Amino acid sequence: MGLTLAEKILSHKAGREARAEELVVVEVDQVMVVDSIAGSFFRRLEYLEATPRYPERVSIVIDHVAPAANLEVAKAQKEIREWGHKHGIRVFDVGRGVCHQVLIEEGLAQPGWIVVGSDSHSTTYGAVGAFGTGMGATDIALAAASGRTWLRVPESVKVAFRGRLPQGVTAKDAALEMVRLLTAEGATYMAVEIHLTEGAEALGRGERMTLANLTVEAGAKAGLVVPSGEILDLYRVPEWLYPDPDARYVREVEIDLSRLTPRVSVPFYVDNVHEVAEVWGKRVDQVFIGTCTNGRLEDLRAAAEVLKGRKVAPGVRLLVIPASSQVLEEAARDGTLLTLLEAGATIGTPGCGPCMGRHMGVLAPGEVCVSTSNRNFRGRMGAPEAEIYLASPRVAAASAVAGYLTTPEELEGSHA
Ligand SMILES: CC(C)[C@H](C(=O)O)[C@@H](O)C(=O)O
Ligand code: SF4
Repeated sequence: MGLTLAEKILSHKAGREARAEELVVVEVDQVMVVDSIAGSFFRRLEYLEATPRYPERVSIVIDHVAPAANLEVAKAQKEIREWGHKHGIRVFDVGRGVCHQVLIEEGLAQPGWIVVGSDSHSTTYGAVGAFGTGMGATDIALAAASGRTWLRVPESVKVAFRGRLPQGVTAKDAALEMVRLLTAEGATYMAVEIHLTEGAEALGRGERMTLANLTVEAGAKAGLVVPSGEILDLYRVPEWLYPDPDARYVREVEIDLSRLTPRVSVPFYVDNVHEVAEVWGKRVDQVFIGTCTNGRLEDLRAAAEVLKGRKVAPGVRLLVIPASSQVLEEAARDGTLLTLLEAGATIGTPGCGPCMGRHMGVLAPGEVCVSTSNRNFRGRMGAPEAEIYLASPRVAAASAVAGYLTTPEELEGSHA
């Protein structure tokens, strides 16, 4: 019986064949720590009387509340900078961007690597064929101190996307459809192994990041996209990395991209996914385009395409937070930013922005937000009585113009 991608990576690192359910101790290629968890991470290391074993394999990103929103956060971020300086640890400071986007841009996730992060969406690194997984502060501190971690080799669910996305349908719609089919707990502690075939290989790195990012919303330990297409041009992919044709999966799911329509995840559960048509007309107060799910240049461009020559509806706030400084720079250079500004968008510092409700863009009771992020839990962006609808940047942009949930195609229709 052949090996899955997760089994391949963990076997390679363990130096022996390791199959689902076995325990392995493996070297970690990169440890990622986010600002909100950094304090607990430092305290754990102090308790262990340890420092990072391989400083170059640790990165700290100040992204969740950046710039600092209050005195407490400012003190915590000061400690991050001082600690990083003292121990020779890379710190990506305010404005550099969302941790997952930054690590990918910096080449700190590579095919076949193991990347552990103090953030649940560390599954995103699977976009480039890395085993990325989120852990708590204690496990992260131990990984930094020892350079290793232990894992139970996960079982794998195979999700095969085939065909090409129709015009106006995006990787976000595909990702939401995947979570709907798997359900919120359907892949708990499993690796979601994503295969792209019959044209789906054309999905680029950013689109693969969106897919791998959402796997954790089905409970996945890791989300691994089998390297193909653009990834083969951008990375050196080791031959041993490919899953075997006779690998064993606990479940196999197929999604035909060519038949997909725009989707929206309806509060308060990510797997409560519907066609936009089913919730069309829902009044909107705020639209948020950004995050590790959909804050890349292609996402901003998709929004700008819809917003060009149009204005955000009166009374609606459109917040656009580029996922990284690189995205912001490129959007400034190619005119995307001006289109967004002319339409009435507010641009924020690259980072997580209002995704987690900790600062800027907090929702008041009764308010409705269309967001390109990955979570719509009750209270996620502020008031428990606020509602978050998750959608693609195109749908988000169209909804900002209309003032209610809609698609760019519907918007065209209403203008005709
Ligand atoms: C702050 C961080 C630990 C958290 C996570 O683990 O995902 C956040 O990024 C989120 O999206 O809810
Ligand atoms: S952008 Fe949102 S989902 Fe992504 S790491 Fe930040 S808070 Fe978490």
